[in-house]
Amino acid sequence: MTTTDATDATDATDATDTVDATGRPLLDVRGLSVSYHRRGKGTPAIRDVSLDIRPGETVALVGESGSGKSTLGRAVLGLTPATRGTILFDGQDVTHAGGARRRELSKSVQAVFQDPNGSLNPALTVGQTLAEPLLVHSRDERSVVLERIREVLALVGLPGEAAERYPRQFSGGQRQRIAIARALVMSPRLIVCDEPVSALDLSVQAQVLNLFTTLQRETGVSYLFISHDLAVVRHLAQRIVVLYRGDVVEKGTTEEVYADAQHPYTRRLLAAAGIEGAPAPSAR
Ligand SMILES: Nc1ncnc2c1ncn2[C@@H]1O[C@H](COP(=O)(O)OP(=O)(O)OP(=O)(O)O)[C@@H](O)[C@H]1O
Repeated sequence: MTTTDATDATDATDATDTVDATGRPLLDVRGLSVSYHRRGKGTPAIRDVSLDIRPGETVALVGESGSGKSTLGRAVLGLTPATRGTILFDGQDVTHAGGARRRELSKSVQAVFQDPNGSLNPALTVGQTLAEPLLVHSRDERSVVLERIREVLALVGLPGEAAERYPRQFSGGQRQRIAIARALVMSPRLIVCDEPVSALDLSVQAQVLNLFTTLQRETGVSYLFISHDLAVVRHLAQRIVVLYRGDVVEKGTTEEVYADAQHPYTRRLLAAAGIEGAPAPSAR
């Protein structure tokens, strides 16, 4: 079925077959601004940002360092408070969700960051790391937990024995697979991926990007995929949102953006990524 999101006129041309039965986006960020306060003064990091992600869809958020990508990702994860605007998840306003509601949400919205070491405790075995969220959120029996651990390890292409080992016994790419397994263990509906391959060697990057695609096909998870590199998101994202100094300067389907970028900043990013056919960079 091909349909469009009737609630957001800006996306009316983005035909997709990934919309759920209600036609409602899974994540709907509307007019979001976030400011950081330093010495009593608020400095905006993102201004009036709107984007939506449908079930099973990948939306890439791209821009140079400091453009506000991580700030938006952290706001979606509830780690940084919004100054203005709303964040709807599955139709519910979660902008200022806290306490039990936030804990509930943390099952559905997970994150994978650039440095897998940040999400892996070196003192715990991989199995203990993967069991943690299951034990926090459910009272499953040990056998059910062990089975789920085996399942997610298989999903990310690691053998069951990996559960007995420690993070230091794995390569960087394997550690990122473990971090992805940890994000997957609660069967989330959305994963915020913040530069998840930037720290990996090029050959390993390709494998991990393929893994993200396979996992989406197998589980129907959506991704907000943050990257400074348009080459990385090309084969992964259905739609692209470009941030420049906290403002959205371009939005479109991946094909539109790669074939016919409208904003000079997007064209510069394309050229920086060595994308063939991108028009020469011009002044801002
Ligand atoms: N905790 C913070 N306190 C104050 N300012 C911050 C904080 N985090 C980010 N900023 C500022 O907000 C702006 C956006 O930063 P952000 O990290 O969101 O950008 P980014 O596009 O993700 O860049 P990078 O890829 O380098 O992380 C920058 O000017 C940054 O200095």
